[in-house]
Amino acid sequence: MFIYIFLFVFVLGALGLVIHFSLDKKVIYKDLKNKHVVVTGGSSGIGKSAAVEAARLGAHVTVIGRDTGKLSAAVAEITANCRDKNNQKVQYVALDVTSDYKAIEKSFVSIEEKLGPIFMLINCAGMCICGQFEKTDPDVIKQMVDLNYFGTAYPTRYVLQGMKKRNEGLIVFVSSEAALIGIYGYSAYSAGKWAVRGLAESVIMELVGTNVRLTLAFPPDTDTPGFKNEDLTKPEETKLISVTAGLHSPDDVGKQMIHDALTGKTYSVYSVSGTLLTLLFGGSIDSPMQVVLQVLSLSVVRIIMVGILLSFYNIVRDGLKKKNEVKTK
Ligand SMILES: NC(=O)C1=CN([C@@H]2O[C@H](COP(=O)(O)OP(=O)(O)OC[C@H]3O[C@@H](n4cnc5c(N)ncnc54)[C@H](OP(=O)(O)O)[C@@H]3O)[C@@H](O)[C@H]2O)C=CC1
Ligand SMILES: CCCCCCCCCCCCCCCC(=O)[C@@H](N)CO
Repeated sequence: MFIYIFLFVFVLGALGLVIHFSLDKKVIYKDLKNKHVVVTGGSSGIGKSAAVEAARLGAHVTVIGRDTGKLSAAVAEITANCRDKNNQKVQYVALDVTSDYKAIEKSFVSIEEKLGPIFMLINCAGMCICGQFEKTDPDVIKQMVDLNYFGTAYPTRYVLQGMKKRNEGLIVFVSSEAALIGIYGYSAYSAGKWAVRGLAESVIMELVGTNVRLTLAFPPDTDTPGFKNEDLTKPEETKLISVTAGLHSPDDVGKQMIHDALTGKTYSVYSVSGTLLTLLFGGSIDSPMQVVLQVLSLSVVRIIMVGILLSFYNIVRDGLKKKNEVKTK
């Protein structure tokens, strides 16, 4: 018996050591003084909170969105939060991130001409329209991928070239906890967010040997204008299921997102459910301790997860029962 425990501890220790010596060195930044930070979707919600935090840390900030009214209000709020108002520049650029690559490139070239090379890109523009898949407007199905995937992929394609040349830079992808588990009512939306996750993990491997870093964020429900809007199309089942992850504040999420990126975290996670979901389904290796904890806890967490999943299926079954009762009345 003892020999097995000893062997197990030995193997874990060896694994930890191998990881310790294999991991790329962490690139850690204390602040963003004089760095140019671009936030798509920076005029509202999580993106605006992240832009405010970047301004507090000394960055020059560009926010991107479509509605110039919202953008100029955001610029005023971000400017008010600058650490050194006289030297920091804050601007907005009206751009639809679902545009074709040429338009994105043109806009980003002029963004860099105005405030300098981009040090950090936060891809936060995104939205969710809920519903059962076969009832979803085909145009909406396409929009969910155009905005949530291509809206991240194209700006990233552009900044990666310059960042790799300068051998510095941070990129954040804003995915979702709905990219770790499939949920009733999020069918069209989560596909785009899963795509973002796939792109992130491949690009991270392509960054080996450089000082460019990418952080993949998995927000839970967050109390933003976008969230209020999405609630209008959200089926009862989806509400009952996602309540498991709680409702979070955009300021907490935006702030942590910036700090996780600055400290070189591969994943940025904001809730207990996010911690468990990334533990089960994630692929990142951030530290020896993380992997050791995974090895020790995975089977128990899997059991918990199966219970939770079964309860989600029950929520859907109950919903169906209620709908049938209404029909037969
Ligand atoms: N809130 C939540 O519960 C969660 C949100 N997320 C993700 O976080 C991100 C931010 O969400 P949230 O803060 O709630 O969203 P909001 O709706 O509050 O803000 C969305 C931002 O994106 C911009 N945007 C939308 N479409 C486009 C477009 N085509 N081109 C350029 N900009 C665009 C909006 O400006 P404008 O409309 O003027 O273009 C706005 O600035 C999204 O990617 C979302 O999917 C992930 C998990 C949970
Ligand atoms: C103890 C807990 C165990 C873990 C169980 C898993 C819980 C699953 C909840 C998933 C919630 C999905 C939120 C998606 C938010 C989102 O992307 C939209 N709001 C878009 O704006």
